[in-house]
Amino acid sequence: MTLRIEKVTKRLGESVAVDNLSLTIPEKSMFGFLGANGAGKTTTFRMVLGLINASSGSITWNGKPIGYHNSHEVGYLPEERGLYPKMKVKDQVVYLARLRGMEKKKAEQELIYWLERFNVPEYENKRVEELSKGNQQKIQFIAAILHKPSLLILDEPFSGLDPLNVELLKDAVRDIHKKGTTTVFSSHRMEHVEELCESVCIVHKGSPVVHGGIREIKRSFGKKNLLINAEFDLTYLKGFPGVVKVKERMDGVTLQIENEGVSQEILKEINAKGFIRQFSLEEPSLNDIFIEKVGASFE
Ligand SMILES: Nc1ncnc2c1ncn2[C@@H]1O[C@H](COP(=O)(O)OP(=O)(O)OP(=O)(O)O)[C@@H](O)[C@H]1O
Repeated sequence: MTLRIEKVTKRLGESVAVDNLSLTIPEKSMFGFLGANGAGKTTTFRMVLGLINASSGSITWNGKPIGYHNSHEVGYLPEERGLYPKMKVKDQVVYLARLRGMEKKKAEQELIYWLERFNVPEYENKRVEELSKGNQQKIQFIAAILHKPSLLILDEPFSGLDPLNVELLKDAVRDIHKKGTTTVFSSHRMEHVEELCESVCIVHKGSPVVHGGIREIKRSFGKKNLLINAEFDLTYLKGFPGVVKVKERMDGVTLQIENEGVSQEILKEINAKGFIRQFSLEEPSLNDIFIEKVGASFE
């Protein structure tokens, strides 16, 4: 049950949205698909789902392209939310679940479970247009997972949700993944990706620039972050050998350094200058890696 994307290219008009992309996403993994705006994530998802055709290359789930015969194995939360505004939540979600082969009674039971879990049991008989955007998103998430797909594709699942709802959705994604669902999601929020994913791919202009396990990616990046909080000014360390970047924080500075050895030299340098409240060496964040590899900052 592997998702295999092989040498896939998609031309859209004049531009190449996806450029010779190859990726293998193993069964039961939680995979983050990242990239700047316009990098080709949504286009890739749409090709995986068979909603649009690749210009060249092949995409298979469990050895077969996704189409009519196996679409019930897949759940998809699209980036553009697409529920019928006039339809009641229950009618809509149950209808979609039945299209994916679920029995009506079972779908109704599962819907009640999820509405309660998401703290919105009262929405069952409301029309979608009566719900806020964030709550519509929770309903659309329920619609994507109710039939228990074996492959779940979530395009920006956390965008537009308040912090409490982000946590609710993250827990749900984690639980669904633990039950054996291969989960692929895109997000611009690197902290969510670090928290949830084992592996990631960062695409830039349609091709991967980083691909692999998060731990290995961080290790091979080499550079580290050094967090210092002291009672004296530290910004002069900008020119210190081995310091790549200095970011000021309310409570000190974060230095991006070339390697661990540089932190020893910095400690020697500042040791006698005054009281040091914090001096800690950390792995680079996925955000640091993204910014360097893609050269863009986040929304
Ligand atoms: N229908 C279309 N016609 C022409 N070009 C398109 C079309 N749809 C997308 N593109 C182009 O394809 C590229 C990839 O777009 P895509 O929506 O896949 O990016 P994305 O990574 O999902 O971006 P975002 O993070 O902003 O959602 C972009 O350059 C975009 O302008």
